Amino acid sequence: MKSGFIGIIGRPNVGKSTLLNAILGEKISITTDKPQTTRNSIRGIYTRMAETPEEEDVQMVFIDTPGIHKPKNKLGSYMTGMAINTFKEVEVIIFIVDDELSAGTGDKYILDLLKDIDTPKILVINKIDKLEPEKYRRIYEEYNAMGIFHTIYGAAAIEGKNVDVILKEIESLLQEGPMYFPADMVTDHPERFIVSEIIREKALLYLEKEVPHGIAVEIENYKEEKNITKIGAVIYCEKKSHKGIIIGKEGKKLKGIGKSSRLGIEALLGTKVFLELWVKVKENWRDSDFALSNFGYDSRE
Ligand SMILES: Nc1nc2c(ncn2[C@@H]2O[C@H](COP(=O)(O)OP(=O)(O)OP(=O)(O)O)[C@@H](O)[C@H]2O)c(=O)[nH]1
Repeated sequence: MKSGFIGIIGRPNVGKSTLLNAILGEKISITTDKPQTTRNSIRGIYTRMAETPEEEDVQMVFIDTPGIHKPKNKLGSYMTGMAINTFKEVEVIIFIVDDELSAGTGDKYILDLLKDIDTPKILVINKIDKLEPEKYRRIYEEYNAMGIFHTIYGAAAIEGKNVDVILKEIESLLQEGPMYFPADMVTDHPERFIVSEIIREKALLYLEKEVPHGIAVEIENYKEEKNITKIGAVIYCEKKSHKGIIIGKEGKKLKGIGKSSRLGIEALLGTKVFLELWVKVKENWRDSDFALSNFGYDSRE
């Protein structure tokens, strides 16, 4: 299947939510209920399972980064820095505008940041339903001249206009990838799932093939505070001897897993992260409902 992360960026009120709703439509499985928080968040997940042999399964995880604006203080610079890291890690960036740069809207600042990021960028000129054609042309030419956008589309998100072509374009920019979320996942905390996947991935990297039956990760607590997200997670393994391997000599291995997980999670969430990890033995976790429902594993694993 094809999958990936898509960063959505644009000034307040340009129509980010409207575009996302149009994309997700009835497929919407996840939205966060926190308006204008200063952190990056997963706004929605679009999953389409192939209906014909020619089609491929697709999963797009949309992330927005409201923290990206001209920083007025240290925290602002920090947030912008995190947003930039996020943009380097996503597969596609969608930048939404609804006016000319000369209107002095602040888009220039975002553009300057985007210029240095290699991730493919799609520009969406939204609200074409109320833009004079002449003005649309000026916006288009102004941005086109910069030569940093993979493609530029006009759209009227509110009417769903051109949303299908934008989706196709995103799909064409995605690579083969895993299913990050179960297709029918319904949860208010998609971040938890992704966080557990990051820890699992880092642990497996550190462990190479030392723990033959793999591990499972469960997020035990997840608390968002002002500038930090506190996460406690348990790494489950099947045997007592595996526990020792995961912890490592003087706890070194677990420390390494913790550190690299924390960095990955910080880049995803755009906040500082305090991560606590425990290792527990749980025999036959692979057969339990707990594993299946918590981790979205399918029978092929
Ligand atoms: N005419 C027109 N209005 C639109 C269109 N898309 C969005 N809007 C309107 O623009 C306003 C802002 O849209 P939102 O989707 O909330 O914008 P946003 O970028 O998510 O805003 P923030 O959440 O503040 O960052 C709303 O009143 C929308 O109805 C469009 O294609 N045409």
